[in-house]
Amino acid sequence: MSQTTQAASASKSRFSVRDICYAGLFAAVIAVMAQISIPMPLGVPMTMQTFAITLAAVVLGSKLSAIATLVYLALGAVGVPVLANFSGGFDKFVGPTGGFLISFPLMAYIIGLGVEHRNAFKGAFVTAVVVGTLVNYVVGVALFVVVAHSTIAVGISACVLPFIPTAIIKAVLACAIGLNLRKRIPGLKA
Ligand SMILES: O=C(O)CCCC[C@@H]1SC[C@@H]2NC(=O)N[C@@H]21
Repeated sequence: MSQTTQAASASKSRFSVRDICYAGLFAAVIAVMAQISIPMPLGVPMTMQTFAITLAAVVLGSKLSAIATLVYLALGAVGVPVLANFSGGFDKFVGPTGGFLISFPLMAYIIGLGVEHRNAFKGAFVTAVVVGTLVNYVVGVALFVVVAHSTIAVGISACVLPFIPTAIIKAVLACAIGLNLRKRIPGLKA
């Protein structure tokens, strides 16, 4: 391949090697944070996954954080014990917490869009964090209700109510730390 062709294909490539390393690094961060997990009576554990996913989204932005999250889920799907409580395997995706898992990339993408367009209008960033988090909970409840053959009320009791206070704390912390990190990490737009 000539140098001109190589330069042209490099400039067309969406992600640099550095971007791919950041995505891998954040996939690892999510895997570690997933192990900070407290079992809950109705079967959905309290975990730090959403903290790590929000952090990844704020630091990396929409596309790269969605990729980091997809890499994390792919590892989990093939059986690497990166999901909550050192679990893994495809069956987790069709289990009671599968809805949370499958919505993680979309959650990351929405929050990442919010950080990229945070100056578009007042409240853009907060709106994206709220919408991304809501998507996570709506899909989480929906799959729980189907898999556990429960009512929506039981789904909300298992998947939403116990997590509201910590969800707010995790989101605020992840956004504060993430916005700070974003300014300091080379190659990321402040
Ligand atoms: O099995 C898994 O690895 C997924 C667990 C999902 C836990 C969800 S994520 C949103 C909500 N907040 C929590 O702390 N736990 C639940």
